[in-house]
Amino acid sequence: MSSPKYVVGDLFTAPEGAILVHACNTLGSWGSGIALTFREQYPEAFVAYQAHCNQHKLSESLVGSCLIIRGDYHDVACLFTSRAYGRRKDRKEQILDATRSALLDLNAQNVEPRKELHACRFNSGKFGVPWEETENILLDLHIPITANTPE
Ligand SMILES: Nc1ncnc2c1ncn2[C@@H]1O[C@H](COP(=O)(O)OP(=O)(O)OC[C@H]2O[C@H](OP(=O)(O)O)[C@H](O)[C@@H]2O)[C@@H](O)[C@H]1O
Repeated sequence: MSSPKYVVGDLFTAPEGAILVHACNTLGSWGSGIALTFREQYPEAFVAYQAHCNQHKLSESLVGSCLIIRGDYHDVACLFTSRAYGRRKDRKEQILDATRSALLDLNAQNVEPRKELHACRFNSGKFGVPWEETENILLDLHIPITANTPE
């Protein structure tokens, strides 16, 4: 059984070739939290994420899916775990359902040669879901992932 491996430090120091995983809303905003750092570090990934959201605007197809954006050094995986953000974010149960489905989508897209997955403790900040509840889904799905805890 593969359980998340934990490392302390900045997610962006993950090795070259890794896929960096974080949680996103479907409205095309990386306005705060680690998403804002993604926007600053990988502005081209933000443009791709926003275009993808605009393309699927008002459809229900994004929530529970995963968009992998290829990059030169890191790829970025956007797990669409909530429709909206802030006070309009989805309820915890909806976020957890979408997380399960988005992780399955990520896993299905990460085919040979499989890349290493490195994540923040997604959902546990702005989305307000205790990390242990997201971690339980990772354990259940046996998805090998390295989770970064900030110092
Ligand atoms: N450099 C770093 N390395 C490693 N870990 C780092 C780190 N920086 C922060 N963390 C940790 O990363 C976890 C997630 O915490 P976050 O609050 O960011 O994300 P979340 O997944 O709960 O929520 C997503 C919504 O937040 C955004 O903001 P907007 O909606 O745009 O306003 C999005 O767009 C979504 O919608 C927390 O454990 C932080 O300690």
